[in-house]
Amino acid sequence: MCTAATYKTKDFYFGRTLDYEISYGDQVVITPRNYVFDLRSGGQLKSHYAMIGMACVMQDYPLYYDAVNEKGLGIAGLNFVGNAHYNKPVADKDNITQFELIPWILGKCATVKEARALLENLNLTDIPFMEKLPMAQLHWIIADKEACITLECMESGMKVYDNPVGVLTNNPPFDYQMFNLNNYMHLAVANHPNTFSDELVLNPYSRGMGGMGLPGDLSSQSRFVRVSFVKMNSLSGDSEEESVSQFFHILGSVDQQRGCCKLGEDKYEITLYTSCCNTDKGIYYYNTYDNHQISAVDMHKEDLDGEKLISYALVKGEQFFKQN
Ligand SMILES: C[C@H](CCC(=O)NCCS(=O)(=O)O)[C@H]1CC[C@H]2[C@@H]3CC[C@@H]4C[C@H](O)CC[C@]4(C)[C@H]3C[C@H](O)[C@]12C
Repeated sequence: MCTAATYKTKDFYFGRTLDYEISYGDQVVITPRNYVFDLRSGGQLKSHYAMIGMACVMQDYPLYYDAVNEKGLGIAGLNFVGNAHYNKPVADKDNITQFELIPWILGKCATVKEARALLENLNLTDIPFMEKLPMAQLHWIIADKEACITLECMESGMKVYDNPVGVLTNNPPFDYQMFNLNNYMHLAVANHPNTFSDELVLNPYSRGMGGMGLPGDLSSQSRFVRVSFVKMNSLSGDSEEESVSQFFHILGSVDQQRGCCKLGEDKYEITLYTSCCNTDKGIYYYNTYDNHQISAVDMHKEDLDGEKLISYALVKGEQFFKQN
């Protein structure tokens, strides 16, 4: 399971949690403008926009999970197991395999509007990166400061939805997730008066009772509702510190603690990392399950005209600030 969210203050922020039981060797990876992507169905992507995000690098190739480009466009891939459906290559379409989607969109598009236009001719294909690496089954959230969309390729075809909440989790398909929010329209951030019955004296004995009924479990449908409620009602100052801090609090509402989501004997899903990218400044902030301190990598401190990937290993282990 994973959760992605967007947040706007003075700048625009885009990030996600990645929940899983094992790490693939995640790193913060910057792809400069002149790194050449050899596309699987032919052609190359070179002289593209630079991008920064979380990826594992295999055979000198950045397999991005989420990334943002220098123009402020962001995209994240989240599990969509059982619903994702990729195709065989066909003539007269842009045949892009699933692991190429993030660099292809971020390399070419400056905005969601441009991404939408590019998607019109997309045929998302099922060519694996390597035989031994099982193909991820994903759907994607694509956002900039003006707009947000969800991309789902299913057996019934490719769907591009407007995403007015700016969040994404996993199953079920996005239209179901949005419809399900109808069930929670009574939720409020302030306490309600008693509408249960005039004949009973019922008291709001605690703060926060307007949100009673907000699902608290870790299922993807419940996380979608919870993070939507938290995000839509979130307030913060608009400085960098206040915005980034608030963003981590939003995704903190769907954090997964070790022990609470059992997958098998001694196997538990946890939030491996949480990211928050300032898409205007190209700064990628993250923390990990074992290191709550926020670390940051700024793409503009690197030579973005280069040809080689630039990788930063994640900072590991809690960093205690000892006050005495
Ligand atoms: C595991 C993650 C989703 C986490 C999640 O949601 N876990 C809950 C399961 S559930 O929702 O409860 O079912 C996903 C998200 C992005 C993925 C990578 C995308 C690039 C590349 C694509 C290739 O094809 C395969 C290898 C590859 C490195 C992928 C590995 C893995 O698949 C990643 C990390």
